[in-house]
Amino acid sequence: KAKTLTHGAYDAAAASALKILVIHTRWNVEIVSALRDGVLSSLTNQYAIPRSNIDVVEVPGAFELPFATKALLKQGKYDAVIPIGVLIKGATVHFEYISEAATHALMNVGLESGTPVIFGILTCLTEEQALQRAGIGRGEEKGHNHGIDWAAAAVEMALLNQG
Ligand SMILES: O=c1[nH]c(NC[C@H](O)[C@H](O)[C@H](O)CO)c([N+](=O)[O-])c(=O)[nH]1
Repeated sequence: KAKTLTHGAYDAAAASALKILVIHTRWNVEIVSALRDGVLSSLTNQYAIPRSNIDVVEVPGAFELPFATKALLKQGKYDAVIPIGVLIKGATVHFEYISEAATHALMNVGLESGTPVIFGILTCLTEEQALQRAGIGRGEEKGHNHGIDWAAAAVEMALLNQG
């Protein structure tokens, strides 16, 4: 049984056979790209999931993530989905509405579909906060790429869902 820092013992062979869908937005693209790369490098390096087992799809913004997740899950070939988006309050006129709506909708798509949907939307008050949570902070402190944690959650929930 393999072990990682992010969760306990798990079946490494089953993990490396998982099919993962990553959906990311085009808003705040520098931050979203770093998060996507964190997810991909964690899935392929930490969990040895072949890059060919991972589909990556783009959507305009966070508001589109639930619809795209639901639509693509209908293909029925994924063990988990990681939607990625970034909402920055300072730069988003309807920050609360989009983040509230997208959060609840993503939760519901996961519950209704029976496929784990990870919450990969950063809702930050400032751009620096978002940069830090993508591991690309502009100051001395680069921060921690939350994409790594989202990949770990996707693997753990996909294996849990397989029973
Ligand atoms: O992903 C984001 N979408 C944003 N808006 C677009 C929205 O998600 C939809 O794509 C758009 O409203 C079209 O439906 C943002 N802002 O408004 O600032 C944002 O910060 N992040």
